[in-house]
Amino acid sequence: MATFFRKFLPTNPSASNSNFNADDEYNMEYSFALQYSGPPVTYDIPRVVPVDVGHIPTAAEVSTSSSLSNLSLPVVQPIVKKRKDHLSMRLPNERKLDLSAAANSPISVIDAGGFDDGREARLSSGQGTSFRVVNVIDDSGESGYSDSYEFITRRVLNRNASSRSLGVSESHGNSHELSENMDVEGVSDGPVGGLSSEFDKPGLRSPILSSEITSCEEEESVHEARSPRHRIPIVKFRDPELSDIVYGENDHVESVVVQEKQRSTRASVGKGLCHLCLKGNQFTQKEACLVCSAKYCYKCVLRAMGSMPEGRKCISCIGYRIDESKRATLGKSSRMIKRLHVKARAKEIMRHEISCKANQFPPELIYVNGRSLSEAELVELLCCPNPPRKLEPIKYWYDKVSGLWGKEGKKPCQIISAQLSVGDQIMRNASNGNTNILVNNREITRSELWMLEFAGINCEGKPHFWMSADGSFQEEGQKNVMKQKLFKPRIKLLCAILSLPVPSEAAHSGIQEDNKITSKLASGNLEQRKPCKFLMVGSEKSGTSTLFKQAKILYNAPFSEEERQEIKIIIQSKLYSYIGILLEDRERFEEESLNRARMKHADQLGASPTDQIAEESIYSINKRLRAFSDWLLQVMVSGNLEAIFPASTREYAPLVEELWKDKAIQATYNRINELQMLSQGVSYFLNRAVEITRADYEPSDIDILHAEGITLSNGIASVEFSFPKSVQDSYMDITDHDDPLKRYQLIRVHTSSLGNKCKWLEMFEEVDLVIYCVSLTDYCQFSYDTNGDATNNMLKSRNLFETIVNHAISSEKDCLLILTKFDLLEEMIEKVPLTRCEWFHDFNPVISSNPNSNMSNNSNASLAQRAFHYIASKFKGEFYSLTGNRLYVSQVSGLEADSVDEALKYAREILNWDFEKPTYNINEWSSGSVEISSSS
Ligand SMILES: Nc1nc2c(ncn2[C@@H]2O[C@H](COP(=O)(O)OP(=O)(O)OP(=O)(O)O)[C@@H](O)[C@H]2O)c(=O)[nH]1
Ligand SMILES: [Mg+2]
Repeated sequence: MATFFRKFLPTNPSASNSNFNADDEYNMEYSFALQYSGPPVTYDIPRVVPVDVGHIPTAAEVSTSSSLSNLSLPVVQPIVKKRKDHLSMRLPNERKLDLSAAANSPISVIDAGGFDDGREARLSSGQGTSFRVVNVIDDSGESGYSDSYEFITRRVLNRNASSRSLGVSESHGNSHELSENMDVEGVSDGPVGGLSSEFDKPGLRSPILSSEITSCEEEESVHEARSPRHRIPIVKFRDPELSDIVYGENDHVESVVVQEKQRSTRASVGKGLCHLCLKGNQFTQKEACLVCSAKYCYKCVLRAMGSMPEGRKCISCIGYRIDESKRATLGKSSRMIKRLHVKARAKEIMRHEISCKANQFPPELIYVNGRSLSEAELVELLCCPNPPRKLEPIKYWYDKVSGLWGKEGKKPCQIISAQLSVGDQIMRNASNGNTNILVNNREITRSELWMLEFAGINCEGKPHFWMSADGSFQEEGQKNVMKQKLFKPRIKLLCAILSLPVPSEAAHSGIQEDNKITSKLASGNLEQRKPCKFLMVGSEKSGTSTLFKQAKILYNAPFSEEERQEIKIIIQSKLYSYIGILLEDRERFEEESLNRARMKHADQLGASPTDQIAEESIYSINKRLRAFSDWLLQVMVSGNLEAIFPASTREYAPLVEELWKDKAIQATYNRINELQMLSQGVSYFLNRAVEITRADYEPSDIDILHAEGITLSNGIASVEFSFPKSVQDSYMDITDHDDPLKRYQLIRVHTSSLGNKCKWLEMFEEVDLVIYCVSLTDYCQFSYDTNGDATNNMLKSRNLFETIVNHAISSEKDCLLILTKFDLLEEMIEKVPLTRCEWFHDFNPVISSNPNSNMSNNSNASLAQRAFHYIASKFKGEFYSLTGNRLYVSQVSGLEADSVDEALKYAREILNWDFEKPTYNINEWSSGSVEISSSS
């Protein structure tokens, strides 16, 4: 066909040009026109109304005196390899104008000022540039064509001069000349019929509505829809009425414009399609504009966003404020940006995205102590040595004396530089405290009160304090200054857990804190250093401390010497507890067994049970061991173990080892499910009793893992870490929003520290994710109350789970259920059925004999796997009925590092989904990630 059409072409001088490339010839696109000579048509052919030149608005010249840096001027973009051998103007009523005569003029930028009825024309140069002129076609009749064209041309040429004088970039070098290969297309909102081969297919009709403000993306889409292979990059227009809006001058108008852009963006392009090429689906990766949310595929993003001087914004959105729901993603590079640019460039773009003026909040939207900030105050705030992290357009309070800073109605979140002249005086109720204790005239919150009490500052009698920037305290009217109270490690730990800021010792000792902070700021790390918090809770022996210690080992947060010593004492003392529990239960079992034997004997002989007494059972021990056993049980019952521990216990170690190996104790240990307070792992230490009780024993990491607890108090423990990037992570491109140093804090709280009905949970309101641990072996273990009544441990665990889920701090938070001790479940389930727990009465795994059946995959799963899924679904159902939300579940064998690593990385993923949710809450994950919209 191409060869055939080529015969009809006028001789093309450019073809003889030495620059003419043979390939170009084959890439030429052709259009031809035929005079219609068929029978009369039954429908109305749209008429072209003549243009009234006097009423065509003229484009306003951009004033060179205005602040040009704030203007987003339309920029010409190139088209890819496109040639036209004649200049024509296609019109709605099937006419075509030859415009070749007037095509020798250079243009670079035109302004569509005043055209608002949606008509447009496209001018494209065969040299690789196209232009669009809005509303050049008059729809009153045929007579207006040449007038219109003259008008366009005149305007184009005039405009070009002024645009150039403004220094508008001739963005694509050689392409700003309008050669004789220029093409002018008219696009109408009516049906476009006729002569052009490109337009006479059904469905290729322009849908532009005359009253809409058309964004460049929308218009591009329309053009693309009309002729997908004929896509022309277009001149980007900015509405002339808005071209004077400089950032910050007219917020209302700007927000209207942004809303309009977003609306038109949404309306014009199908879901999942790229806004430029209109290709793709909801699964293709796209990058979204921070202003109008238009999304672009990998191929189009650079053309749509250009050099990204303000980060990820369409060129036409540069200078506009970002959509506030996307603020959380500012500076967080996407996979697409990383694929498109080298690392340094991607970082630079992200830096611009965070720091450019257009993307900041305007000062008047930020309130401090009840008053909005002036520009000067905002500058002072941002440029102080220790500025607030992540300012938002909300109300803050600021204690100028101490530098404490927080959101209005909330506890302090940071200590910024003191004595800044920003905002009014602080108000008593600034942080909504209800303790009657004032610090620098602010009534402090309960968490602050806990912290002060923990630090040993006497708060009896509701005193009022002064606190200075170096952290020293002074009670009003008292001379005594309390220094360094807040610098103890345990206070720092508590503050970290309560999310309270602590004054730095450097500030106290006058070290060059400023320099340190400035350098942190320079590296852009200040905000990112705030860790994400995981709160880990679980019922007794649920494996929380094992997970915690495994995390410390995994993520290189070594145990301090102090911690190792505490764990050594735990291991050594527990050794005696274990043997004590075994001895107690041995006695019980011996008694039961002897009674049974007596009854049996009596039944057989028909005599009274007391006639003949059975002397021994499998649970009986020899005399020597019995004497030791009696003494040890006596010491333990009297609570004197500490008195003989550790020194004198060492000499008994061989006896402990002997006892452990005795058949009676082994028989007792075999009934471990019936032994309260004894975990399966005790054999690990009892086998090595002599070694462990030696004075020079140093627990290895594995010993630490097997040990029960972390600290002697078994209360609250916290560890901060980063996930090291693994090879698999790099392969799957899993990152912490581009920050491998992102910090996480794992806080482990023992149930006994949570108080009645978990009331102390409120101390952890700022955690990001709740991790609830349940031991999978709980289903066959029981606890006994003082009356001897047994409760299944799984039911106990479920009750605690319900209490925690119903607690206020859990609302709005994701929850990850970690089912621990999977390795033990595998052993246990072979011996004791899952239905031992009444909650699991309907566990009835179906075993398929047909390997090809749908169940085959499932039936390949081990019994333990199926039990795990069943238990998980039970908890999920419970969670859903309580919250209406989804519970995430992970399976763990706490002694296996990989398994814990996986579970904690899963927790990280859940948080990441959460961060991305607000930005793309319409069923999507994130910009730069795969869309998962379910609608098609
Ligand atoms: N085999 C095996 N043992 C585990 C696992 N998780 C924990 N344990 C052992 O079970 C015992 C109790 O686990 P902990 O981690 O101390 O449980 P906890 O939640 O801290 O319970 P409390 O002692 O009540 O605080 C320890 O001896 C651990 O070594 C596991 O996944 N597999
Ligand atoms: Mg423990």
